[in-house]
Amino acid sequence: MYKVLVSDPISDTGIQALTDHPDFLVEKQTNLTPDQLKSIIGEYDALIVRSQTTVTAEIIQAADRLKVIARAGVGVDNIDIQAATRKGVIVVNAPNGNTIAATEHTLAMMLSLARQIPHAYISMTEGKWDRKTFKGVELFEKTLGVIGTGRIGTEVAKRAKSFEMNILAYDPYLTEEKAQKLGFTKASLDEIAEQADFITVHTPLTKETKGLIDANYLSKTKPGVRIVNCARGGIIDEAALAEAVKSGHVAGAALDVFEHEPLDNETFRHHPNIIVTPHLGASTAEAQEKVAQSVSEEIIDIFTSQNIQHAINVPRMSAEVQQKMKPYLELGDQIAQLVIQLFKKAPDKITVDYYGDLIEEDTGLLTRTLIKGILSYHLSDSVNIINVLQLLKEQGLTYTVQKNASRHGFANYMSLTLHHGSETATIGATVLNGFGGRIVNINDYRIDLIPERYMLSIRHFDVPGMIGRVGSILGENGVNIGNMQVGRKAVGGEAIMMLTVDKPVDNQVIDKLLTLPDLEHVQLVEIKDDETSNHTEEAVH
Ligand SMILES: NC(=O)C1=CN([C@@H]2O[C@H](COP(=O)(O)OP(=O)(O)OC[C@H]3O[C@@H](n4cnc5c(N)ncnc54)[C@H](O)[C@@H]3O)[C@@H](O)[C@H]2O)C=CC1
Ligand SMILES: O=C(O)C(=O)COP(=O)(O)O
Repeated sequence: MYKVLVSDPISDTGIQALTDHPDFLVEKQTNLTPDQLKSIIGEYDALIVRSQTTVTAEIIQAADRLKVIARAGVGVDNIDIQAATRKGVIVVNAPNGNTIAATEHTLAMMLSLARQIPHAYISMTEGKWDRKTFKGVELFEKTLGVIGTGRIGTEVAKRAKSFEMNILAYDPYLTEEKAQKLGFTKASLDEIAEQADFITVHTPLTKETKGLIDANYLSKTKPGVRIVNCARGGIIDEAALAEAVKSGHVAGAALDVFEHEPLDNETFRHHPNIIVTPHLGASTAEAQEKVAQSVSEEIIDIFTSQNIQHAINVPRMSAEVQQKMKPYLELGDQIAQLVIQLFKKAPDKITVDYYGDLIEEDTGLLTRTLIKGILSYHLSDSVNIINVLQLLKEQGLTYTVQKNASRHGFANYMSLTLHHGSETATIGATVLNGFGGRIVNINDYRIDLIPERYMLSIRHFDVPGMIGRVGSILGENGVNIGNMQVGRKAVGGEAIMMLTVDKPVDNQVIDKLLTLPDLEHVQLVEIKDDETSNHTEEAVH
């Protein structure tokens, strides 16, 4: 039974799939203090939040069972993603469910600002009939600057066009083609400042967007501009905005989100040209049901079928690609475990090479799987595909990935090399269509081996009778050989023998093998088929 904690208010109908599921126990505890959350989080496998709960590194550190933090909404700036990644916790969000709600709220705010509807309403509640104070402006033929044309920014701009507004759009990822297709004009931030009558921001809050609209930017805006923020508090510098509204340079601002929530800025609450709502962008019945449904399905998928749809800290793969990559992920895990055991030393560098068909594929997850197989030899269970690159960095190791146009003699080929100073160990492997994974190269010895759980690696000289003598010793000691492969570079020279065996081989048997003349080295290798490597195979799509 997996325990799920819901720490912010979410839709009961939306999470029904989770509450009705026999494998999950859902507990709702809202309004927890950070200390309360920290003291109970250790009991839970998954945590569902909205924007109210701040999931700090300290809370994540205390979350020993936690596998998933699910954000029933878009913004994940209330979650310490780095800490989650380090701890191996998957962070997912529900990016599509509240787009329309936030879009419509933005337009409602823009119209309310243009026509001062909230203030007119307040004056009516005070018994007045004031038709002079509340003269507004029209949106018709005005210029709207949209900063951030992702899901919400795009939908806002599309609807603003129906008011016959001119759209100036800025987003580092906005292409000329998309702008043209949607009837927007691609513009720089400065062009928006110079020309826009209304500016609306729709970016996430990041290091880059914090204070994007600051005193300097505001000083460049057109006098009389109106500004809307239904994205995140902090994208607009609140003190600078308050100053600019006070001076009259900015005619008005409509804000749904704030640097500190709940809002503690009295100027914003009471200024005649500023309208505020308490972070209501996503608060529609429809959006709340959709985001709750999305995170519920995601959590069920992660725990039951290991599919992840909207992970923030795991590489994404479509279901189709995931299916296609499955044999490579399995083989990658096996060769990584093999190479680290053969190398024995801690590597200071890892090189991954992909050839043939693999260069066309998204190999991000495969690379993580290879590195995980290496790191888990020393770090065991603490490493998974989510935290692997971070742990690698913390260990001071570097890795390089090369995609090579040649085929290396196979339709697809991957090679993994560990370096320690000038010493190296390399394993090369391929997936044969319909026949599964094969190890085809160990330190430049050509072989053809189906990896198995227990394998014996033997280094010897290529002399007559060696195979028979090794076989006899193993047979006399009850060790059944599944497969035997010999690789040599030159007749009579050094050679390797790789054997798959049905069970672990005792040290006494290994000592007996070592008494054979011309036999240099024997090593038993175990490839673990652990839960995390299974997870790796299917984790992402
Ligand atoms: N008020 C509310 O209740 C709600 C607020 N939001 C917030 O709205 C914002 C937008 O959400 P979505 O459109 O769903 O996200 P999205 O990820 O689809 O779009 C964000 C866009 O911002 C762009 N961007 C990133 N850095 C930028 C920069 N420096 N300058 C210009 N553009 C930049 C990205 O390229 C992307 O296109 C997020 O901050 C989200 O948290 C979302 C839903 C409800
Ligand atoms: O989805 C988002 O980014 C939001 O800001 C919505 O926040 P909420 O879920 O209403 O606390």
